[in-house]
Amino acid sequence: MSEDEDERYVLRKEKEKSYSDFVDLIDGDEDSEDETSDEDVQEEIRSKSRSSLFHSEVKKQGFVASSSEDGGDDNYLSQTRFDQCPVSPLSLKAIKDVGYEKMTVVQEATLPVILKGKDVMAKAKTGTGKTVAFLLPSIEVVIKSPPAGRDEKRPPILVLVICPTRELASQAAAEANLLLKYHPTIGVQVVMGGTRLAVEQKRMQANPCQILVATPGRLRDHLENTAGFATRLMGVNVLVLDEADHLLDMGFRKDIERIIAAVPKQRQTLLFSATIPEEVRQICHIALKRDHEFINTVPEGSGETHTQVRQMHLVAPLENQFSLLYALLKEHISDDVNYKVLVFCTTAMVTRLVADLLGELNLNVREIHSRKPQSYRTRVSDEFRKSKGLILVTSDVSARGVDYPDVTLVIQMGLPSDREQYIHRLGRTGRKGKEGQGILLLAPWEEFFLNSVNDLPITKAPMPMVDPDTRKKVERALSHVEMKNKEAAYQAWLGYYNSNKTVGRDKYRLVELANEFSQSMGLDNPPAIPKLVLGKMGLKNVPGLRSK
Ligand SMILES: Nc1ncnc2c1ncn2[C@@H]1O[C@H](COP(=O)(O)OP(=O)(O)OP(=O)(O)O)[C@@H](O)[C@H]1O
Repeated sequence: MSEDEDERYVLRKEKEKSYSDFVDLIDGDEDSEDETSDEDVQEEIRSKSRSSLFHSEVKKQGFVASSSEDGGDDNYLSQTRFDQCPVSPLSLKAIKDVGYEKMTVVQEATLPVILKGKDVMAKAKTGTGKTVAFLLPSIEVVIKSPPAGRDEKRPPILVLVICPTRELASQAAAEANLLLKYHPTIGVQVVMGGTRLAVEQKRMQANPCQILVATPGRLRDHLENTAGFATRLMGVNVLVLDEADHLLDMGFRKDIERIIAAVPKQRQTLLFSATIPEEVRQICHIALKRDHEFINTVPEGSGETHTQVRQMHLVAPLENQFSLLYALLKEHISDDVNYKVLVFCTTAMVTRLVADLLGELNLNVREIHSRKPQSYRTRVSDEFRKSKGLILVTSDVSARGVDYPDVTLVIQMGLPSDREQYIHRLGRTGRKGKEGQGILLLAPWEEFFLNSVNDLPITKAPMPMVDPDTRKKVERALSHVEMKNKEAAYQAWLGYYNSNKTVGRDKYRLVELANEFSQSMGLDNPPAIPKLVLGKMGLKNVPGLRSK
């Protein structure tokens, strides 16, 4: 191990340790990076950072590439070092400990604007350090606020960060804790579904925090059921919506509106995401002030994905897909001993089925989805973060924000819910300039999805060889998967595609396709579905369905 590698190893271990210490409460965190600097350029940027023109200069400059020591692409890093920034020396010390030296492009572009107190909507590619970009200036706000009185019963929450998933909330809180290493008086807490409300209530009472990271549903729960919580939220100075476009989706909109109504109008709001579709820009006034700044660090025409990630699609009938998935994985594993693969599936129950199947095929596999208990999700997420030689089969709970280092391949099976979800799932690889690969596996009738991503560099993948032995092996493995899991997968599959605008339009065709899926699991007859469920799906009396 070279000295450099040695140091990185120690830094990583420190990060892992701080993560493990924290894991009882929350989840999160990983890898670090340090860079050498070019003194001349640094001096020039240092003087720019002192001037009020700093931000506009940064914007004009756009991406500045620097050299890479690990063969990765460093376009995500800027030339500005953290120690050139007007933030607390104690935060800088913590940043140094983590191993960050230069700011990423999005951090460099947003920090000066956020420090001025402006509302910001920022778009930056996946895995380029958005979390630190909003946490670092938020911590400054806490530092500058008058400390709460010792006996204050309901000390104000000054910074409220909302994340769409539990994994992401835990991760953001862990990152905040790293930055707060030398700020012992500033506390972070996380509240999220999957843990007992009463436990969180007690924890908040015992350790009142100034920074709260939350998932939307649980935050609402606290607003409605935790004494004094609403009063504490009236202290919010900074509201952050991470994965903002997703939080402003219909699925979360009501919760977010309720949360916005519970925090003061006079506040700073920060919206971050790798994707900000036009519809979201249209409705961002729900959260942002009229004079907010939109900072887009994705250069025009470069697409929203990373050029160092090879993207491919494979179109094959459902009956071949499990064998193809197995062949793809075997090929990848034999190519790369350090393989680390994410397989995204459409629903939790399909995820379980695919994980069962790959397990029967003796692959080293884990699963994460919403039907697993939170303690299990945290444990598996932690294991995958630290491992190599592992496949994680997952639903969309891992689609956004989750920071697993060194993912070598992302496979997406079936229709992603939309273009944005495709980009975020793919973004689990190619983080921090690393290389990666993405394969989208579609059935012929799902090919229409490619139109929505036709500006992205997705090429046709070569069809992997599936010999008769492999096919038999997969069939045998499928026959060992529990029937109840196949039944649940069938029902979930039907539900997912039923709610898809395109596929769900023709119910007769939908049922035919669902039955193809059922056959692909090795079933002769499609499983029966409770009448009530069929009624809710609007599928009563559609031929080809069996009810019970
Ligand atoms: N200045 C920096 N230098 C090196 N590494 C950094 C820096 N800032 C953040 N990182 C690391 O980069 C990784 C990616 O950061 P982060 O998860 O915040 O990305 P993101 O842009 O939020 O991604 P996503 O869009 O997927 O949510 C993390 O491991 C983080 O610790």
